[in-house]
Amino acid sequence: MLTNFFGDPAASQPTSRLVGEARRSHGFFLVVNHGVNELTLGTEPHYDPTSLTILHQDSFSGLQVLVDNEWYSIHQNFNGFVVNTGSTFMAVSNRRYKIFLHRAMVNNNTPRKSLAFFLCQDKDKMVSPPTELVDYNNP
Ligand SMILES: O=C(O)CCC(=O)C(=O)O
Ligand SMILES: [Fe+2]
Repeated sequence: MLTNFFGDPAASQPTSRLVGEARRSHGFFLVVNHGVNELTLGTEPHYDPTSLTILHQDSFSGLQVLVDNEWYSIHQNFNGFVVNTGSTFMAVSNRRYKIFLHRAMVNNNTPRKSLAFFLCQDKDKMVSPPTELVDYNNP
């Protein structure tokens, strides 16, 4: 399916339609950048509010993560996915899993497509860590 999606535009139409339906019902989104100014950000620096984000990037890796005040590029692998923890996951794990500020960079030479799936809790549900993860040192 991903090969269709990232290949010839005509061949990718049925796949694009399925991705559109999935986006509407499950919260997928797709970012496509063509011919934009090199200073344009694909997405501004942010933390994900999700539990988990599962991301696929095509040939151009624009995803960067901020560690110790420096931006690091995440190597892209067409056959792989980036799994990112979000703030809900940090809350449920009582901060055992951290979240990182990240952004997606684009430039005007290389088209970039990314496909993200956001795993989120129901909006009206409260999340809290299990009691096993709460103690004196981790209140
Ligand atoms: O790759 C993108 O365009 C957005 C990536 C992102 O923000 C994420 O994976 O959480
Ligand atoms: Fe994100």
